[in-house]
Amino acid sequence: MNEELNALRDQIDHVDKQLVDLLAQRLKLVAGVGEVKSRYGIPVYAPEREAAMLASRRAEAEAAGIPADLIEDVLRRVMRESYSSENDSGFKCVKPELRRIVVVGGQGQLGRLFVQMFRLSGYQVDILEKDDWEQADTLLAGASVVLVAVPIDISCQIIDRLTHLPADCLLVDITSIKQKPLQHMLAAHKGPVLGLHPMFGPDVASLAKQVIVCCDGRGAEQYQWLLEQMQIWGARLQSVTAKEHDDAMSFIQALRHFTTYAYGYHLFEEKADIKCLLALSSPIYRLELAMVGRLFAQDPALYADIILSSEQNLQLIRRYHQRMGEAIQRLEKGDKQVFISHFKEVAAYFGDYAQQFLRESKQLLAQASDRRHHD
Ligand SMILES: NC(=O)C1=CN([C@@H]2O[C@H](COP(=O)(O)OP(=O)(O)OC[C@H]3O[C@@H](n4cnc5c(N)ncnc54)[C@H](O)[C@@H]3O)[C@@H](O)[C@H]2O)C=CC1
Ligand SMILES: O=C(O)C(=O)Cc1ccc(O)cc1
Repeated sequence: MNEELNALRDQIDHVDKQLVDLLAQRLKLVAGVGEVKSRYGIPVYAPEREAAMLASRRAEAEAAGIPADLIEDVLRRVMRESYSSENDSGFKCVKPELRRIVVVGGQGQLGRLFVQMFRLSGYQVDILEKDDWEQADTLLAGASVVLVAVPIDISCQIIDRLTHLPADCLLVDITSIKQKPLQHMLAAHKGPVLGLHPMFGPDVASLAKQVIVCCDGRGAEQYQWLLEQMQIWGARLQSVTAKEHDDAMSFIQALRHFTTYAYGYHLFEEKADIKCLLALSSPIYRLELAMVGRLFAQDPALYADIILSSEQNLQLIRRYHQRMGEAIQRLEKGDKQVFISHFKEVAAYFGDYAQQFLRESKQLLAQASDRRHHD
């Protein structure tokens, strides 16, 4: 029996080695694509090409009697690799005649990422860090773009100092909140102004498919090139007003991070044994622990600033707290039917999204358990 198994395993190893060779060939071709895209300024992420390619491979997989989802999973993972390797060939420079870009806070986590992306696109970038303000006048006088990437709690103060920029200079920030910094930018500078919020942390391997929220300040025609440049990096731009942004971020960031923090705090107070929880976890709980633990691996000041950035955030969190209390009261009545009918009301609010999220999470969980190690 062992011999039979070994023979089959040898054949599998042989096929897997061929897979390695095929992947090596594919990545080599992708490097060529990256080079051509960079020369012509074609965006890293091409949604139609991706969708068309996946549809063809799915059909071929089905014809070959293998699950269509299998080839889609494999190809998506391979494409992710390709996206990050496309960074290596640099990017087309949309506005080569630009003078200099100054990134204030350019040594920080997000600032550094933007400095790198601009340099990969052929721009001259200067960094203005906290001890560089003596040279600020000289640096800023020659700037075509000033991008503010300092901590949230000093963002507006720093913007207030940018009152002597060249008239045609583009003033941009990447602060996680948008209304206040945008108001300060419009007050400090008479030229073009744009508020950005990258919806990702510094650990992304590529900007392909990453969302960047854009809030118009003024002079859209003068920053159009930057939007184009970020699309070439593969980013998905979402244009909204600063208020729409901040309202959504109360949920996406303030409430989310607060509840994550509160959950971690609760585990700590309960002296929960993380090792044991991990060993016994269901896939969804493992993801939950990953999400919670991830927060505590990051900068507390960033999350404090995000949560504390508006009274509106605190009010939303208080209402959440209150609703938890109401939910507990319903539970304490011990009436299962009350819980079920309330649950159904909420389910109706989610509507078709509930099914969509079930499908999406199934994929995520399958991937998470592929990676599961012995704890
Ligand atoms: N870290 C993240 O995941 C994200 C951060 N952001 C935003 O990016 C901005 C920067 O955040 P991080 O990069 O995380 O912070 P960070 O603390 O890593 O970087 C901030 C940089 O600003 C510099 N700095 C401090 N005071 C300064 C001053 N007076 N003049 C010039 N530079 C000064 C610091 O030395 C540091 O290099 C924040 O507004 C944040 O909301 C946006 C999206 C994601
Ligand atoms: O990576 C994470 O966990 C984040 O939450 C990243 C992040 C942090 C701050 C932002 O304004 C936007 C994204």
